[in-house]
Amino acid sequence: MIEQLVVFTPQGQVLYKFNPLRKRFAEQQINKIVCQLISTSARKEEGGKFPVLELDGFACMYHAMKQPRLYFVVTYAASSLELNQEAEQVLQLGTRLWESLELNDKIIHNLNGKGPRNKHNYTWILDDGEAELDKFDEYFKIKFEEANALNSKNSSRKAPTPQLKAKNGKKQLQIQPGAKTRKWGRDGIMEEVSTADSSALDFSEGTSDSSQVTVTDLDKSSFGNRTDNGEFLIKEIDELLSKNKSEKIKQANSEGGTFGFLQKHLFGNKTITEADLKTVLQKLKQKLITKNVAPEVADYLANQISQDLVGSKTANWTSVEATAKESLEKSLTKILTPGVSVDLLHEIQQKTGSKDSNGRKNPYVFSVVGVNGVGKSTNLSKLAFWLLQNNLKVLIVACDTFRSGAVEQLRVHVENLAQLTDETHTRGSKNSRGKTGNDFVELFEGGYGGSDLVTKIAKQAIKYAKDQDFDIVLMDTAGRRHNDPTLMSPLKSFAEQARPDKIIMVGEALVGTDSVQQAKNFNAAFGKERNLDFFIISKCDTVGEMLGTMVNMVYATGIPILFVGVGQTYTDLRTLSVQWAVDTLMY
Ligand SMILES: Nc1nc2c(ncn2[C@@H]2O[C@H](COP(=O)(O)OP(=O)(O)OP(=O)(O)O)[C@@H](O)[C@H]2O)c(=O)[nH]1
Repeated sequence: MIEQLVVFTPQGQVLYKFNPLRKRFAEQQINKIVCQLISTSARKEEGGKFPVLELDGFACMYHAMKQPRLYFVVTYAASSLELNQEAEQVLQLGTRLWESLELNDKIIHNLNGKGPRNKHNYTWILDDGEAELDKFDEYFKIKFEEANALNSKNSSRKAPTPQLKAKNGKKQLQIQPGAKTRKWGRDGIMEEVSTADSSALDFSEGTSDSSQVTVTDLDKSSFGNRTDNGEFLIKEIDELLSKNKSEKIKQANSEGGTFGFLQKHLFGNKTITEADLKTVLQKLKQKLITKNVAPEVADYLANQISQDLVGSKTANWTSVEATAKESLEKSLTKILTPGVSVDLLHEIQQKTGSKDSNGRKNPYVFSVVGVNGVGKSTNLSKLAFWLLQNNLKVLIVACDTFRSGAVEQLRVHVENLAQLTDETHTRGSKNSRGKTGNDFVELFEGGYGGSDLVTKIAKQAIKYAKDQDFDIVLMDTAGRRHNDPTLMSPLKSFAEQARPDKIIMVGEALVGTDSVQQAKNFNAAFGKERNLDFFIISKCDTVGEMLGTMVNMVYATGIPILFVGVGQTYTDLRTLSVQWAVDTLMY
């Protein structure tokens, strides 16, 4: 889809901008175009075709109007047949509509100095044309929506129809008795073992089979909402884990809450010193630690509070408590708020909108990493379910070639997802390419083996995804202990070879203190050039208010949280509400 339409003067004065994706207006893009068009002479429109410019990371098509001199520019991810056609339609629509509204007459009138002047002797180019411009905006949007609806009707494939009730309930994974299974040896080489000893080698011991995710009673309305432009967005985590929050706040306030002890420990109208705060901060740290915040993170937060309070007067209790609360709230919010706003659907659209040198779509590649048993495959499948709701074609790749049963488990997830997106899908049947899944979601598998096989499968999968026109590649990887260098070292070459667009670490909310080191080690595992991109914090439904793990992981790395897992079904994924997390930790 095109990203913006902008109309500006040769002096760079923007008269109109329209952004169908409802994103922030990309000033930088426009500045680049303005510079480029103003500094070089506009290319001719040959054969009625608008010229296209390829700029750093995006493309634009433009029309240079002669009288008055104005530029009409449409920007989009990259030049492709489809997007160029769309841009052309939009430019035609825009210029024709503009001309039909006599906006140009008004502009020429003002440019000729005939319009009223302000006290600086300046005439606003659109003076007396504002109502016309509003009309242009209104009509243009209506026409754009119409054209868009028509285009998608003509070109879209049949959207997957999610089926909320599957025929089967839970699935059971079975490994044949006596079958050979595999383990990841200390030297990083795969070894074969018999099923008799395999349980000791199964890293996910103690966790249930993730493919047992129930496919019944999926509540899609709680999962997300569809926007006006058709995107399916996952909902924010809400009161799910703290239904009676207002009750709790009331109770916390009556008891003095986490900070009640401040009132007991600070007396008199004196300036607070570090010594005064010692016991208070000790108690505060203990409180935070009971909420799963790691000691080093609790120390940091206590220091922040200390910095805010030392030197302030204790004359007014409320203000001391308020300062402390404010300080903690501020620090927690700062830690949890992502530094960059990320719109994955837009990023995906940009990448898949660009083509490689052979004209094939570039699929958007995710890989999911983490310690064993934290919910990698389950949350990868939840991601897949979300992406399928957005009509994206998903290839799920079994890159856990180590743990026995991992491929089979993923196969069950793919079967579940295929059923959920197409009610006519028969479990176990192959799709038109002879693979597990259906036309929208498919499994790419290459059996079991060592790290070389992992990178081989990853590369083959990306090539296959390109050949078969997939939008998304989701790579599951083997669970590994973060403090075992032998297990961690293959991650670097995996990332170098597979070059995923996003590496997501799944960390479970239950972990607590160790989460700091887990996050640091995984973040460092890909070498100096590459970091993790996001966390998914799984099993948030199991920890109540003990949400410290998410603070720990983000504090340790600065990597933002993409989603939080809140259960075992495919719809149990939410975006993080920072306010909610801070409230839950504070009260
Ligand atoms: N309650 C709850 N359970 C979850 C969540 N996410 C995953 N699980 C469960 O956690 C267990 C382990 O999940 P898997 O997806 O197999 O974990 P994994 O990390 O892929 O495991 P390995 O491949 O063995 O490393 C399964 O029983 C899942 O259903 C969640 O958000 N909440």
